[in-house]
Amino acid sequence: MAQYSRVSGSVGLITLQNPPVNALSAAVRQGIVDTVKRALGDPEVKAVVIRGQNGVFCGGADIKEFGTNMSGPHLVPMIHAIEAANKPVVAAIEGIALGGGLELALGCHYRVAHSKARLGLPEVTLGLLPAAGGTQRLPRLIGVPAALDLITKGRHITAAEALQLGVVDQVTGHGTVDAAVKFALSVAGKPLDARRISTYPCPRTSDLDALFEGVMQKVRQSARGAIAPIACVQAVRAAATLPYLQGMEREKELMATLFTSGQARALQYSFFAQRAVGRWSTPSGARWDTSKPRPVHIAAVIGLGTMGRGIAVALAQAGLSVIAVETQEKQLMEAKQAVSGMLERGAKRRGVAPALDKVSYSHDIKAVADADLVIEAVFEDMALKRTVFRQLSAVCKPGTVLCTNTSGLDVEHLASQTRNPQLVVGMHFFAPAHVMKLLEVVYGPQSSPQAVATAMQLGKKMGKVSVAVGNCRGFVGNRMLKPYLEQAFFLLEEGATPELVDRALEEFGFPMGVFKMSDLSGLDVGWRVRKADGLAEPVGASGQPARIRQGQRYSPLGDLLCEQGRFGQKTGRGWYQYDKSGGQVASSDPWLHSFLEGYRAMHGLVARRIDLQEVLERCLYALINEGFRILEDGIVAGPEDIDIIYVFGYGWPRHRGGPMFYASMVGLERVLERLEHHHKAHPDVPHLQPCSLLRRLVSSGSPPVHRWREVLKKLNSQL
Ligand SMILES: CCCCCC/C=C/CC(=O)SCCNC(=O)CCNC(=O)[C@H](O)C(C)(C)COP(=O)(O)OP(=O)(O)OC[C@H]1O[C@@H](n2cnc3c(N)ncnc32)[C@H](O)[C@@H]1OP(=O)(O)O
Repeated sequence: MAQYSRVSGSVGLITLQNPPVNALSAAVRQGIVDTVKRALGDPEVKAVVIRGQNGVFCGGADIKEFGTNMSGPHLVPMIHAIEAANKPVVAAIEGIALGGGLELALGCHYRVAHSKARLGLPEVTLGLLPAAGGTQRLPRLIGVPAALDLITKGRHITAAEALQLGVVDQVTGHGTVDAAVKFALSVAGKPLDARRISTYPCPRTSDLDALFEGVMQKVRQSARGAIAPIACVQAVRAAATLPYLQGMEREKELMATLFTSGQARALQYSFFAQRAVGRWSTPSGARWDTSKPRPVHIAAVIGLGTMGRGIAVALAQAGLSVIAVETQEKQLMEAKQAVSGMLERGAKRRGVAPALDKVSYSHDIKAVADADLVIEAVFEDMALKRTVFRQLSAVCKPGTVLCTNTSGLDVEHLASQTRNPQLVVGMHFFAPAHVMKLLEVVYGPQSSPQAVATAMQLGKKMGKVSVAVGNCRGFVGNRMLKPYLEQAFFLLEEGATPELVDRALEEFGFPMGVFKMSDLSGLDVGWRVRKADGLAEPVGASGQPARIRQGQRYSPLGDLLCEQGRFGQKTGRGWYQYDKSGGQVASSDPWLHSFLEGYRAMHGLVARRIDLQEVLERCLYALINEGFRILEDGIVAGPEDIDIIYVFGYGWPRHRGGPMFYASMVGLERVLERLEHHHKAHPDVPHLQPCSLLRRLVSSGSPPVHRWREVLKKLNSQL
C-alpha cells in the first residue's frame, strides 16, 4: 500500500507501507500509481516526495511474489510515469534503497539520502538483473565502469559513496523527509528535462570494447557458472551502445531468460533458507522464539592455534571482551602477535580502530573464571578436550556456557565431563574463523534451550550464519563430506585422476575440487582421524586386507600419501605438486600418476574410462544421500539447514541452491535411480545405498524441497 498526504502546503507526500522493508508488492505498486496520479492531478501540489514507512525506503521487488502469478501494475511503466511527471519528484531515502527500490528512486528527479542509508542493486545475488530500468539508468547517471561494478557485484554502498558517485543529490544526518520536502520546495517550478536520467547519453568511456571484454572475462571467472552476472554485463553494454528504449528491450529480454532459470530459483531459495535457519528448533521442543539467550559480555577462548586465534579475533571484532588462554608460554606470545596483527589488518580494511584492548592473554585456565561463555579450541583430541572440560567445569562461574569447537567429536561425551551438561554446546567454526561465515551450533540431548539460544545469538553478533544441528559424528557438514571424499578416492582406484575429479567438481561450480581442497587443508588432518578410528593402520598391522576395513570397502590412498610425507601444500607435495612447501599453484604430478598405476597393478585393479558425469553422480549423490540420512535422523529441522551449511561452509555453488535443493531440481527419482545403479556396481559401498527417506519421498510423489519439512513430519508420525 501507499499512503498519501499533503505537507508544507504544496508538497504531496507518498509513504510506501509494506513492513518490514516496504517491498514493492502488487498492492504497493498500485498504491504508488494511484498516489502519484493524485499528486500530479492536485493543482495545489507543486512537488512530490516519496518515502518509506518506519525509516526504510524500499527493499525492492517483493521476492515472495516471484514464481507466483504476478498481478498489479508493472514497475517499468510505473517508474516511467514518475520520471515523465511535470512536477519534481524527490526520493527521501532512509534505511535502504535496494533493487527495485533504488530503481524507483532513479526514476525520481532528485534523491536525498540519510547518512546511514545503504543503496544498491543486489538483483544479481538473486539470479536476476535490475530490470526496472536499473541497468539503463545507472550507467547513464554514474558512468559505465562504476555501474558495472555495482550491478555485477550487487554491492551495497553507503550514502557517502552514493553522493560521491552521483547516485544521490544530497545526504543529511537529520530528518530525511524534512530535508527532502525542503529540497522539493526549492526545486518546484524549475525545468525538469535535465533531471530525467533516461534521456541522458551514457557518459563516454574510452575503448568500450576493451573495457567490456576485460570485465566479461573477470566476471566469467568469478561467476563459477552463474549466468546472472554475465547477463548484467550484457545489459549494461546495451546501455552504453544503444538508445534508451532499445536498451530497455534488451534488459527485458535478458531478464526474461534469468527470471525463469533454475539458478534464479536456487538463489531465491537460498535467500529465504538463510533466514529460515535463524528460526531454529530442536527435537526436544526448544525454539528460537521461546528460548531466551544469556547475555554474553566476556567470552574466553582456550587454545590459540589457528582456529582459536581466528575465533578470538571474530569475538573481539564483534565487540566482546575476550580472554585468550594458551598454556604454552612460547605459543601464547606467538598467538598474541598473530591476533594483534589480524585485528590491525581487519580494522584497516574496515576503516575502524583495532580492538586490541578487547583481548587479554593468559597461560592459566583459571583466568576464565568470570567469562560468560568459553569456547574450547584445543587440538582435536578427545582425551585432551575431556581434561579441558573438567577444568572448565571446576573454574568457571555458575551459569557459564561451555562450548567446544570440535569439528565432529561427541559433544554429549564432553558435556558429561562437566557439572552442568545442560550448559554445553558445540560451536563449530570454519577456518579461517574470523572470515568464514558459517557456524554449526551443536546441541546434545542435554543442552538447554538457553545454551543453544546463547550460542546462536553470539554467532549472529559475530556476523555468522549459524545453523543449529544435532550431535552426531561430523555433525552435518563433515558427516556429508565423508562419503564425498570416499567416492573421490574410489574413483582414483578405478581409473580417474585427481585432475579429472577436480575438473568435474570445479565445472559444477565448486571453487576447488576435492583433491585441491584436500591439499590446501592438509592430508594429515584426515589421516589423524582415520588413525584414531583404527582405519588407517599400515597393511598387515591389523591383519585386514588393504582395501577392506571394518567390513567395508576402504581406500588407503590418502594414508599411503601421508606415509610418504605428502601432506599437501604445506609440504609442497600431495595430490598435486607445488613449486615449494607452502606453494599454492597446483600442477599435475607425474609421480602421483605412476604411483596410482602401481597401486592399481598391485591390487589387480584395471583402470577404466570414467567421465565427468560419473564423477559428479558418485561424489554428489553419495553426499546428498547422507543428507537424506541426516534429515531422517532428525539431526536438522529441514533441508534448508543442510543447504546453508554447504553453501556457506563447503563452497557449494550458491546458484545451485545447496545439495538438497539440487537433488530436488535434478529430480528425486533420478537421484534414486542413479544411486541404485552405482550401488549395484559397488555393493560393498554402503554410502551408495539409497536411504529410506529418499525412497519414501519418491513414493510420496517427489515433493518440492519447500514441502519436505511437512512431508517429513507426516512420514515420522506414520512410523
Ligand atoms: C519479469 C519481470 C519482473 C520484474 C521484477 C522487477 C525486478 C526487481 C528486482 C528486485 O528488486 S529484486 C529484490 C532486490 N532486493 C533485494 O535483494 C533485497 C533483499 N533483502 C535484503 O537484502 C535484506 O532483507 C535487507 C533488506 C537488507 C534487510 O536485512 P535485515 O537483516 O535487516 O532483515 P532480513 O531478515 O534480511 O529481512 C527481514 C524480512 O524481510 C524480508 N524481505 C527482505 N527483503 C525482501 C524483499 N525484497 N521481498 C520480500 N521480502 C523481503 C525477509 O525475507 C525477512 O522476512 P522473513 O519472514 O524473516 O524471511
